[in-house]
Amino acid sequence: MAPDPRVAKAFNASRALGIPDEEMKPVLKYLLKVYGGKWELIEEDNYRTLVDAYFELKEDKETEGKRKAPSSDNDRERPRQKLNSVDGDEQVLSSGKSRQVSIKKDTEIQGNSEYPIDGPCVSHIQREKMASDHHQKKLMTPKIDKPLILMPNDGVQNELKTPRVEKPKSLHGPGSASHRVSLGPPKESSIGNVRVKSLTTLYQYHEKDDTLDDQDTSRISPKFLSDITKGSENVKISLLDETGREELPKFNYTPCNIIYQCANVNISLARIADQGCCSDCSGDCLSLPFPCACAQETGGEFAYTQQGLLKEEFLEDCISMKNEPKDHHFLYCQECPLERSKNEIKPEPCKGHMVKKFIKECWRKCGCDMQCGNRVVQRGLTCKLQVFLTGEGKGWGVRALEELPKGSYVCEYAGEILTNTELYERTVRIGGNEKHTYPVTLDADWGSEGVLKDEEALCLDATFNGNVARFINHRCSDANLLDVPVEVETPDRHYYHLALFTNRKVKALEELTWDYGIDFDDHEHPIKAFHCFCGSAFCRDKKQKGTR
Ligand SMILES: C[S@@+](CC[C@H](N)C(=O)[O-])C[C@H]1O[C@@H](n2cnc3c(N)ncnc32)[C@H](O)[C@@H]1O
Repeated sequence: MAPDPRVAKAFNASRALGIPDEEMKPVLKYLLKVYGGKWELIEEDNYRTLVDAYFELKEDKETEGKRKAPSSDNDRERPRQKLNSVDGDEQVLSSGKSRQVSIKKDTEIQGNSEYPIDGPCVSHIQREKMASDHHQKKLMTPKIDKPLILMPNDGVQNELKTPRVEKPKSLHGPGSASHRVSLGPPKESSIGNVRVKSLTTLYQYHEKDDTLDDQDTSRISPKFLSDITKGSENVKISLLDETGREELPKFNYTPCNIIYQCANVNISLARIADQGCCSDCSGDCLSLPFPCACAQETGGEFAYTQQGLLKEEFLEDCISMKNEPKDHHFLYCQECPLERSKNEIKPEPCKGHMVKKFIKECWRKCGCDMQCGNRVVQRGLTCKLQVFLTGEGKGWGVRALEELPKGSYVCEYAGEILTNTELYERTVRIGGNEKHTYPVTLDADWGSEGVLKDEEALCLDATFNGNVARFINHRCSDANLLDVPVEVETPDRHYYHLALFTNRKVKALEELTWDYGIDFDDHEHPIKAFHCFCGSAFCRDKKQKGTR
């Protein structure tokens, strides 16, 4: 059969980077499957996604290989199922640790192939991470020359990557000696807890003349980090700055919340009442004929489907509460901690806090497995995400590298747990010098009790310690993510997890956004609102509306 011209072109591009066809073939099949046969997504930017995927999967395989060094003949069989193993009939390409896609080895790649996409499946990895571990780590990425690649300082020599097929860009950038591409030995140095490798050994492929050029200084090499999580999540999260010009974000990646100092987060088994858990359950609570006690919070029905998605009905209720808030959707504090932080002596009356529907997940006192369908947020990330430079005045943003069905769990907003007063003090201290990542108030239950003590009025700040959610930008009203409060380890509603789910189907490479609920007219708020560039027709930032 004559080779598909689109396949041939893809191989041409990758061959120019020294990647053999037989290594690129399974990656191409994999991407076609993930993108539902949409070639445009693969061809975009001169096959950038394809080349990225190749290097990522290669690195995954190498890391996996090092972790599971074969010790017996039986073990030696296993690597046959991985990428680049060309002997087996089937190859399993893993996109993250929790999803696997099987691909028949010798299937011809068809230009218009439509592959089914696996739904999110269950990760078997239990996340038990001590917050204190993360407290010790240093902030990542101090100032460094570019272009460069950062590698975890784990003693494993990562391969240099992302010699991208670059179209000449109008960006003439620094165009300085530091951007020259030469064939000299790699220069390496250590900064903080990451090793830095200069990209001076990278070849650049010039489309115009099909040659490898070691002299051209007019191009800017993109910056690419293969995993900003430093291995702390179930899946890697890459970072890409196509311009190569942006300073890398300075923060410490922490996959879960961590108490800063004074917050009162009381996690103890004794506080979970017997009727508030399902100690008699076993296996998967979702497969029970009658939902267990943990479903009581959500009206006797679990909020998740067997596929790990948020149920349509639950999602629609949350969306309508957010879009059409009615009077009974608000609670008012006797004395509002937010107002108290603005004026302690004479706080203004509470402006109201939106009531939200909570999810309660099974937890330690429950008898079910870690794979129970009512444990989604606590098992951590499963979606393939990338932090990228938006280029729209919003700085970094997050996008999905695969299509996400409606109701998919994306991530939680993780950061330091601060009291409102601590947040206020921090804001005053750092003033306008530091870009703030906009903290989140955990106020879904404020107003339901008496006067909240300061150490019970909490918020999450991901400025210095946070997870991938710290890069998710705001969009007024029609964002594609929805925040849902999730009770996991404490029945106490002062503290909960803030989980982000897709509120509709999200296309691969679409930016993920979330409505922070900012009141752009509240000039008294301790954190000054930014000028919104969300681009939504429903943008609430009136100043921006005028200028757009
Ligand atoms: C949670 S962070 C998001 C990541 C951020 N863009 C970055 O580069 O680190 C929130 C900050 O991003 C910026 N931002 C988020 N959404 C925005 C929007 N719609 N318009 C303008 N800036 C936005 C603001 O500076 C805001 O304080």
